[in-house]
Amino acid sequence: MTGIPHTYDAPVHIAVIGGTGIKSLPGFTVVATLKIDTPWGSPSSPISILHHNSPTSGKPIPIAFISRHGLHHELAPHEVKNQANIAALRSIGVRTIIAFSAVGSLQEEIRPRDFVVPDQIIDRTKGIRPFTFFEGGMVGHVGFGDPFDNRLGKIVRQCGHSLEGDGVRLHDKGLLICMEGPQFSTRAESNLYRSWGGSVINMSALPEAKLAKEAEIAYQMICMATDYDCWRGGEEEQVNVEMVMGHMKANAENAKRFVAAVLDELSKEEHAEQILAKHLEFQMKFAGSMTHKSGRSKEAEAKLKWLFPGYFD
Ligand SMILES: CSC[C@H]1O[C@H](OP(=O)(O)O)[C@H](O)[C@@H]1O
Ligand SMILES: Nc1ncnc2[nH]cnc12
Repeated sequence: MTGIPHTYDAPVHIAVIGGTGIKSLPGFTVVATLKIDTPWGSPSSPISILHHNSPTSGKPIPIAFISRHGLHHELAPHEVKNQANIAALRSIGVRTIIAFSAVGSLQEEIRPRDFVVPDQIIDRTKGIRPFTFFEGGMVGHVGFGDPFDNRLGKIVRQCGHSLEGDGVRLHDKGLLICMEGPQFSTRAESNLYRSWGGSVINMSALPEAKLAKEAEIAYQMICMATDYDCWRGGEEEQVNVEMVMGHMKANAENAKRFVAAVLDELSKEEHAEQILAKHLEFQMKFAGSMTHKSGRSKEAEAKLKWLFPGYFD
């Protein structure tokens, strides 16, 4: 990437995390590529800073973009650098994340290529992924009753609805099952999740959403259904990578239009407070201060001070 600077001087408040089939956001001007080292290592990919013109002020708004599985999809779901991704984004000023995910549908009415803006998650990961910033000598607990940010979700849903009828079908709510993978589910598991009321299934929402919550970042995932997992039909209908990639590719234009519509909306001045997630600011200053200074491990304290400058002095 010759000629593109590796620094960007202004804070960046909005980020997009791209998933399967979305390794970049074409149509936006790349103004910088950042390689950020965090106490949790390097992110899944360099962070691209894109310029997006605000529809109201006409001014360029910077957007950060990370490719969750790496630039070449080399990271399996359990290998995604979730802590580094979220820490690096927070360090450049990000307080709003729109995350994109290819999901299996657990309900007949959610058809392949439909979009779902989920409002709940059930954790079926197996505890093998690093899932918190608060460990190793500093304890913190954050509420996770609403895993997605309700205010951001409302904006995302409105944008999705504005595209409806134009090749976009949107389901306003949904229970997302996040499984461990990388193997897909057994039919018994798929039916179990359906009996729990699951709408869609992926392998990526967690711990991404938990870490975003700990980092005081408003987070909403946009899901696109690519298959009916394995609960419906015969063997030939079962999910496979070809099926997922086929639907992702065929509907990539709509996925990118959806993301662009959300970025357009978030770039309006009326959302200035929202994109800074002012309603979440300072919650970890208290929630992360459980461990008395005298009992903190120096290493944990140093890492958390990097993530939250001024919180734990
Ligand atoms: C390629 S199918 C399984 C894979 O697809 C989803 O990826 P992402 O959420 O990053 O779009 C799912 O979570 C799995 O990682
Ligand atoms: N059926 C499925 N299960 C888990 N993750 C997926 N991503 C896309 N389809 C999926």
